[in-house]
Amino acid sequence: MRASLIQIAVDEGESAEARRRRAVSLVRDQAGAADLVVLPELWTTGAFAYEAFAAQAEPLDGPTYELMAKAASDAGVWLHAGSIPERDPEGPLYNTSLVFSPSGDLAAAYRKIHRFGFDQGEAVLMGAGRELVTVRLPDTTLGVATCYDLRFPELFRGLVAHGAETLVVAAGWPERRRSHWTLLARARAVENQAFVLACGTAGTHAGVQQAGHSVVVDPWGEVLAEAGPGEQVLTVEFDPARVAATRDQFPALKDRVLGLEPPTGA
Ligand SMILES: NC(=O)CCC(=O)C(=O)O
Repeated sequence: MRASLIQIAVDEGESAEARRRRAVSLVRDQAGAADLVVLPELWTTGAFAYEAFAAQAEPLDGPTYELMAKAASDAGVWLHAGSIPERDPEGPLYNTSLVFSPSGDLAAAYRKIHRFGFDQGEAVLMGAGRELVTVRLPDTTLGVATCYDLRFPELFRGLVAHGAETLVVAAGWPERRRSHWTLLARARAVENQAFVLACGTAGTHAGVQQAGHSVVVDPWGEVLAEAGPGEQVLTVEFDPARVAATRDQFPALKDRVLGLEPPTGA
């Protein structure tokens, strides 16, 4: 199976509309080169461009959905189209990832569960998702997560409990915490004996330099491919059967102990 991670640059000098057009052409270029294409988190606005969230929010089936559905079917690829600031007509905004099948049908929508910013930014401007999302592809099952989610291992364990073998993380991770990004991507791969496809953004927006360095990690925790800091399409070939083989040969996941007793005190 071949996956292409589109580490698009999100810079203030470019409008969301211009970036959408560029993303369409980058996805179409993957026809015949990849089975699965991944875009990053909030690439129309930038993950840290808080003031743009409301202004650029769109309904689930808004302009990004329409263009990405068509791009997926034009290219004939499974497309994780990254996330959009979703305007729910009956609720708050959500940071929502869209996954399309090669025929351009929506296969899944994932509302980011862990919002970043503590008491500011995304944490107050967006609502929190509550549902785990997996997507069955012909050769693997994707588990979907977004950026700050990467810090919460229980979410990934939940995805694995529901059959995930390839964990896809769309992100807008900042350069200043790049060491955490690579470390956490490898940790999630090792502890879950799964592939991790972590796609970030390049460029600088809202004064926050993005880390780039999208990375693909195998179920043994080895880095199969890593991007540099700038805009780049990172294409990697991987064998989804390695997940079952690793889990058979080193069956640590089977040794999980759930429902431990609380401490009884001093
Ligand atoms: N957009 C995000 O979720 C940023 C996460 C981040 O910067 C971090 O976890 O560190």
